[in-house]
Amino acid sequence: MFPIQLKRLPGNEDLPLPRRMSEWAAGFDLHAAVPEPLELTPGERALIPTGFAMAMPRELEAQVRPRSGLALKHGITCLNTPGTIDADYRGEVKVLLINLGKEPFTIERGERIAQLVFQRVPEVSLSEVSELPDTVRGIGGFGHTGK
Ligand SMILES: O=c1ccn([C@H]2C[C@H](O)[C@@H](COP(=O)(O)OP(=O)(O)OP(=O)(O)O)O2)c(=O)[nH]1
Ligand SMILES: [Mg+2]
Repeated sequence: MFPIQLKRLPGNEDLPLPRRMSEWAAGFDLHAAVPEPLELTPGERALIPTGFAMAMPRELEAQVRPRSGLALKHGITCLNTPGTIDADYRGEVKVLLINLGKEPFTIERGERIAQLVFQRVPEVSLSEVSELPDTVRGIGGFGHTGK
């Protein structure tokens, strides 16, 4: 069990902190900390505050992922999905939403706009080499196996 510290930012006492909406949900829903309703016109994007900052163990990252319901019903998604929250980031968690739908969409204060999913980040070491180990695939990619 990894400890995650959440710090509510001033002026957001009315908002829930990220929470699971079912017992085994992978995602903790994020609430919009917009001071007033914010309209996103079709094609428009906006960086939405969530009203909290966090600290987690260095072996973790948190991914900011879209909510499928908002995407299906309104075309609202995260532009940079999945967003990456680094373990050493202490700023406010924010959500970069874009309206890919055909209608304007209004984000209300407190609305659940995205979800946080925690992941373990493997420790790696990068090194430069002159030759890579051979594989059957080789350099084939981008659909080289057919449609
Ligand atoms: O959806 C997101 C993505 C990022 N961040 C914050 C946390 C993350 O640790 C930081 C930097 O994100 P990223 O590394 O994706 O952006 P960058 O363009 O590389 O910025 P930087 O140079 O600050 O790393 O911004 C968010 O709050 N929400
Ligand atoms: Mg970065």
